[in-house]
Amino acid sequence: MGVPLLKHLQDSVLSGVNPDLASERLTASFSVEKLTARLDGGAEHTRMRRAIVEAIESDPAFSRENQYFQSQNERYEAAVRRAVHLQKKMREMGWTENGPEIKYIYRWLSGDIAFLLHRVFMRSISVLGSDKQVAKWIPLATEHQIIGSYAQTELGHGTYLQGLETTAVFDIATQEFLLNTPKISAMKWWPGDMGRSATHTVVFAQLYVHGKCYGVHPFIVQIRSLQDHSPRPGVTVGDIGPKMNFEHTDNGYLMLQNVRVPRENMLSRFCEVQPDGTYVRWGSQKINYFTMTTVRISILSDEVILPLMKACTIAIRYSAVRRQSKLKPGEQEAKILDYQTQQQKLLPQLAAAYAFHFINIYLHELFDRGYQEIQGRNFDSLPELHAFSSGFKAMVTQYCTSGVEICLRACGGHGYSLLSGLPSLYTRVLASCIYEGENTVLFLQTARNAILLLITHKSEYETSACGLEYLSKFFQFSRLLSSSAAKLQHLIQSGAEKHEAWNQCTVQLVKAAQAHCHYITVKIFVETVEKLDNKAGIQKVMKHLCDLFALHGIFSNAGDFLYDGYLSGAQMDLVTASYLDLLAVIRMDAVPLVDAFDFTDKSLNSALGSYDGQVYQRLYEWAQKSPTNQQVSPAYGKYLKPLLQNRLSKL
Ligand SMILES: CCCCCCC/C=C/C(=O)SCCNC(=O)CCNC(=O)[C@H](O)C(C)(C)COP(=O)(O)OP(=O)(O)OC[C@H]1O[C@@H](n2cnc3c(N)ncnc32)[C@H](O)[C@@H]1OP(=O)(O)O
Ligand SMILES: Cc1cc2nc3c(=O)[nH]c(=O)nc-3n(C[C@H](O)[C@H](O)[C@H](O)COP(=O)(O)OP(=O)(O)OC[C@H]3O[C@@H](n4cnc5c(N)ncnc54)[C@H](O)[C@@H]3O)c2cc1C
Repeated sequence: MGVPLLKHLQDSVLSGVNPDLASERLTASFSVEKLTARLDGGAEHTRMRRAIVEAIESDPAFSRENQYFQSQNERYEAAVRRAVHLQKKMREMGWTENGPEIKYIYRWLSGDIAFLLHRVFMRSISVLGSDKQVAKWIPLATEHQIIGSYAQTELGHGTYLQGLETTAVFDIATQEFLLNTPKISAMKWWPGDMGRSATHTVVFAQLYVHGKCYGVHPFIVQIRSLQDHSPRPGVTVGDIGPKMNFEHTDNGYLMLQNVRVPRENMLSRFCEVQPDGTYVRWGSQKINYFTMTTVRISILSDEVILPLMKACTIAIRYSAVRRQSKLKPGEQEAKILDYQTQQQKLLPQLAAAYAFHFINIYLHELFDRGYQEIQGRNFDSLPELHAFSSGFKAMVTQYCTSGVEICLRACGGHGYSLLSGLPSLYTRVLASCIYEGENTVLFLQTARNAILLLITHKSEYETSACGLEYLSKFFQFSRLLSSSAAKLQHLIQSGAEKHEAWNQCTVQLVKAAQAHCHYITVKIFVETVEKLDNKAGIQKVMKHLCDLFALHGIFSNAGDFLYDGYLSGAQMDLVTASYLDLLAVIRMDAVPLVDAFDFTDKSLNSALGSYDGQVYQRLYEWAQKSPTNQQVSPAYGKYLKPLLQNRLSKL
């Protein structure tokens, strides 16, 4: 080790950094600061992000210090307090809802602030509301003069939207809609911010005019008084109770009994009921599902990819300071990061975190192009937007959830402690596999789109951005899809009804959709890496991660690639050898690669993942803060003391 490196190590250790972690930062093959800037989109963005993080973290109102010891009610109250304080902070700092700062604010606060569904409420109005409705409701919501929610899911239906039972009947005499949840299964159940916070909500209900059903449409409904927050007449509303996580959000239930709203309250950018009861629609009726499409893309960054980045940071830093067992007899216990199995657990998750960061940029670019067309009432891209948003939401949430769990389990017992931060990340990201569309049904939407194109051989799809232009090239997807299509057609030609034939192909179709999305992710990652400049060693280390992500996909699905000889056994041996060799190479950059995510200790909120690696001291210090260590347990006086004294008397 040269003198400068030795001095850097000494300085780090003197500043309190665990020497096992400090030494990992001496050999980075790239500039961490420059990679951070690349992830942020430039050094100026990094500066702004850091300034906003500093402004938030220096404000005690946003502290998460005792979060792991709080009850559901305490977590909810803290989340509301932060949301209300944020409005004051934004005014003080000159930050605005549409300003460049907002994404950094919610990136830091995500998972700990209330009114996330208030933002989805606003998005629904912005996307589906007429200009007049936007002008009326968005200012009220922006100023928090009303608090919104998004009420679509019912006790009896979440996936099958055509089966929703809430009704909205047009009353031509009063120019109103009469809303009802006619039976218990029609009760709205799950809407976030509804349990205790919301004053208004967008209710999705089956529209009836002159006795005819026009399908599911969105209606703005006031559910609580703006004077005393009491439920409005005909409204029964409350909280659905404890959940696996999401204590920062009060998911609620809602029953409606003859609740009347003005005709103007049906969101009518793309469809409306005129005063004489005439129903008019521009474009697909499925446009009323468009909020979900936008949220499926918008949640990926802060609600899904960020938890994986944080979990990788915690688990890799911990693996650099945790020494356990002897790798080489006679030497000190090894860092667990030096075990090949630990590398094979963690480094593919790190590669995925980088891959999804870049695919997220690509998805937003695709989505923005399609959304502009739709705003101009050109609905041609709607099916493709739906197909790719469904598939990628399902794939990224599934992969990140699995990845966070692997990181948790790779930290042994300390990973299971809430103080590690990993259980909260896991139970939070797990929800993303369910909300905004349960993953299986969304994969099937992607597969359905592909099958329709395959069967109709639509050539124009060959060239589309997320289309099937590689179908003839990309093996795994094309084989799975082609065999499913062939099976589908064979079953139908053999007399099976279409729905039954479809059902019998769905397992393979889900696999095909997963392969399709995985391939696109590899493709985008490769194209992104090719465009990187190699100043500061960034392109080289990103190439390693890209290769590892691709090889991990083949290594983990070897059967599909060996199937019908796409890869020979000898070639699979080469894949395995390259894959394992890469683990050892990337291991040397593992800590600098997570340092580049640039999480502060406060944003990680983890006793295992802090920058200084002083894990044991922090675990013990944080455990002392537990209320259970602040008082004699009541159980002693009531139960233990009598028990022990009873036993004592018999000794
Ligand atoms: C900051 C935010 C923090 C996040 C916190 C969490 C917030 C969570 C909120 C929620 O969970 S809100 C509720 C979310 N619910 C869902 O996502 C419901 C999932 N189900 C569906 O989307 C649909 O039911 C379905 C699974 C897609 C099936 O659709 P449908 O019931 O209509 O039947 P199909 O016959 O399959 O489809 C008919 C037709 O419509 C097309 N289509 C379906 N959905 C869309 C869409 N979103 N956009 C455009 N087109 C759509 C579908 O492709 C079919 O088209 P054709 O093939 O008939 O042309
Ligand atoms: C944390 C959280 C927050 C939420 N927030 C909101 C909110 O703010 N607003 C709101 O409206 N909703 C919200 N939801 C509800 C969420 O959108 C639904 O739970 C989700 O859409 C799944 O529907 P479901 O619960 O009815 O599950 P189901 O659809 O009953 O799914 C159960 C199982 O059935 C399978 N299945 C269902 N249909 C099919 C099919 N056609 N083919 C094959 N398999 C099928 C599924 O794959 C799954 O395995 C939230 C949920 C959670 C967990």
